[in-house]
Amino acid sequence: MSGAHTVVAIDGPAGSGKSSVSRAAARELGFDYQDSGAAYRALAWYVLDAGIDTEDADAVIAALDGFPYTIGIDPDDYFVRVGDTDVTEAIREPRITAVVSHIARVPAVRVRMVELFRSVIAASIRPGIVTEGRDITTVVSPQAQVRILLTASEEARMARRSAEITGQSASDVGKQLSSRDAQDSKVVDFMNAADGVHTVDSTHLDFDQTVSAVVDLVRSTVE
Ligand SMILES: Nc1ncnc2c1ncn2[C@@H]1O[C@H](COP(=O)(O)OP(=O)(O)OP(=O)(O)O)[C@@H](O)[C@H]1O
Ligand SMILES: Nc1ccn([C@@H]2O[C@H](COP(=O)(O)O)[C@@H](O)[C@H]2O)c(=O)n1
Repeated sequence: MSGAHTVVAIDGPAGSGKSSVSRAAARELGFDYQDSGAAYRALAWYVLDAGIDTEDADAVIAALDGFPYTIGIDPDDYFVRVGDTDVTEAIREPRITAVVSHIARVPAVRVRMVELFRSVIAASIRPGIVTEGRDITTVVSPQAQVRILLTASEEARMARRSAEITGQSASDVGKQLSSRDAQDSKVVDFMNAADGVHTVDSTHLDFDQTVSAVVDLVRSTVE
């Protein structure tokens, strides 16, 4: 691997494996790992906690100024905090997933988030960082040495997501996943690979094969 700090940008739709695959790939590469969706989710949690309507864009923007967000970027020590509260698990709750797109569609929120993600990338002291989300290959880090669109068929993504969620029917989980993609797609394009972005389609790959595909791509590009 070259001596320069390597930035790996990964985008993709909900349930495509961005967080789990990116974290495992970062671990294997000895890189940091940044989950950008966690910041939008944590802001949604913070806004709900303050009793603010997530559809009130002005109130959400006002909340940004005091948003005390921290994230762990060591893939072996992942956490998300808002102030002193550990929200690592809470931000995955369905009540957050249901409203996070309201927050993410506000342009002023996106501007602040892009600044935040870039500052985390700049602060990374490992040989590289894998950052994943929806607009990392196109907006946050279009100059990243390695840019990947991680995808899988909607059927595969729904099956994987419903396998990890208990207490909700597969059909409800599937509807929520496609509805969130539809809302998020109005704001950024994470369904089509931009010029220079490699597509990794995991529909017919198992988890380890997908991680290997990402790691091999990084090594072959950077070495
Ligand atoms: N290639 C694969 N084969 C089988 N299961 C996979 C594969 N890739 C990921 N998974 C599993 O699919 C599920 C969804 O993955 P993950 O949460 O990483 O997706 P995501 O893209 O980050 O989703 P979201 O955007 O909704 O947060 C997890 O249970 C993960 O272990
Ligand atoms: N770069 C990003 C990352 C995320 N979002 C928004 O956050 C939501 C949660 O993301 P997950 O990856 O944790 O599912 C997602 O649905 C988007 O609304 C984003 O806009 N840009």
